[in-house]
Amino acid sequence: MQQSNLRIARIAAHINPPNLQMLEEDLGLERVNCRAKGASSGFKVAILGAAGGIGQPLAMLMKMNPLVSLLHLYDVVNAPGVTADISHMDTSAVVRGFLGQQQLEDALIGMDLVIIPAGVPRKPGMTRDDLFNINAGIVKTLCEAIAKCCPKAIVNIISNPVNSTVPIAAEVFKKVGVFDPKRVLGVTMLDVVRANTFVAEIMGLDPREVDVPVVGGHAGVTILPLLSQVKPSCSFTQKEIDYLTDRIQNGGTEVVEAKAGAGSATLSMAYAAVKFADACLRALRGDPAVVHCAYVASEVTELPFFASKVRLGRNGVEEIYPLGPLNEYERAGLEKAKKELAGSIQKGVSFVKK
Ligand SMILES: NC(=O)C1=CN([C@@H]2O[C@H](COP(=O)(O)OP(=O)(O)OC[C@H]3O[C@@H](n4cnc5c(N)ncnc54)[C@H](O)[C@@H]3O)[C@@H](O)[C@H]2O)C=CC1
Ligand SMILES: O=C([O-])CC(=O)C(=O)O
Repeated sequence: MQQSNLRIARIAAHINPPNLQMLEEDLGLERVNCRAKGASSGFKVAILGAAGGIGQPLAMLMKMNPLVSLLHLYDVVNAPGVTADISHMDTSAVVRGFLGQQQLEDALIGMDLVIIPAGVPRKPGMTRDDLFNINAGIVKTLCEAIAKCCPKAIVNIISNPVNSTVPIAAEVFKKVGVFDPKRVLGVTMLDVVRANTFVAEIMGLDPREVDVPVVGGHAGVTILPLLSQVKPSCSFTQKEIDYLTDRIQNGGTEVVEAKAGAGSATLSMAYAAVKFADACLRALRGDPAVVHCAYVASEVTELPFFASKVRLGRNGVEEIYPLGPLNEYERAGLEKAKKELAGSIQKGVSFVKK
């Protein structure tokens, strides 16, 4: 095979598996074959929306994760370029790209973990709910394919509005009888990451040592930081509580405004998504005591979905922790959060049931 053809074949090999097989046949390379099968032990992870603002740094960070043996990058645009780029990193995960709806199923077959950052982001002046009309349909389509191709995969949903897209995913899975509430998780890790950072800032602590539980959901008042339960134990003035609660609830808007029309949080979100995905993979491996906040099907309140601390295990969510003792300020916040969440959940459910 001529050098230029070989180069083209290599690029094509990153786009879809049949071409990778062609490359193996043409070159007769045992080695290519081994790598293509994801021979190293580890987990198979797909990112849907991998060419986007979150998708690209998320893909890069997952390629660096030693727990990942095979990384599938799917998008409706630019997947081949991102895949070719990331595949040159000398880390062990094998990377394959998948472009467009006709390759979605190939992207999903055999996956252990599917991460979804597909969809449009906010511009200044918009709420997350303003994204519903576009993103609801995207998440529905992607989840229909997951239900068909890898119904046992753990699904991490990043696409906004998370308060509605997680119920959408659940309804899609229910419709075809494969809903497992342990396996569908809305990613609220960025709220925790922000809360840890902002608390550390005002208390003069190392953010890596701070743990703030953030419960409820992922939009405005539904984001409820439990500052009375911060570890290490901190005592805040009422002024500090007001400042921190407001900043944590509006952290996303702070970034949207600073980016002034160029999108919302991408880099901190990719960091948070990887922190969460890594926790899911460690739990799948059997590590004990993997506990994080996530937005899941829950009985912690009267609502069918709620974010709180969950223990992750080999099957996804193994245990959902109660909210713990709340002070009066937090109890009032909880009531506000539940009111808004109820509407967002119903909107998601109705979208699929209509
Ligand atoms: N859960 C959270 O804490 C956060 C959620 N987000 C949300 O994440 C989503 C993505 O944000 P960005 O990456 O900044 O947006 P972006 O526009 O930069 O990237 C989105 C990607 O999704 C792709 N896409 C669109 N339709 C698709 C489909 N049907 N299938 C597969 N891919 C598709 C686009 O081609 C694009 O590459 C937004 O909905 C945003 O609001 C953003 C930050 C934090
Ligand atoms: O604010 C947004 O639109 C994106 C997001 O969810 C966040 O940064 O928390």
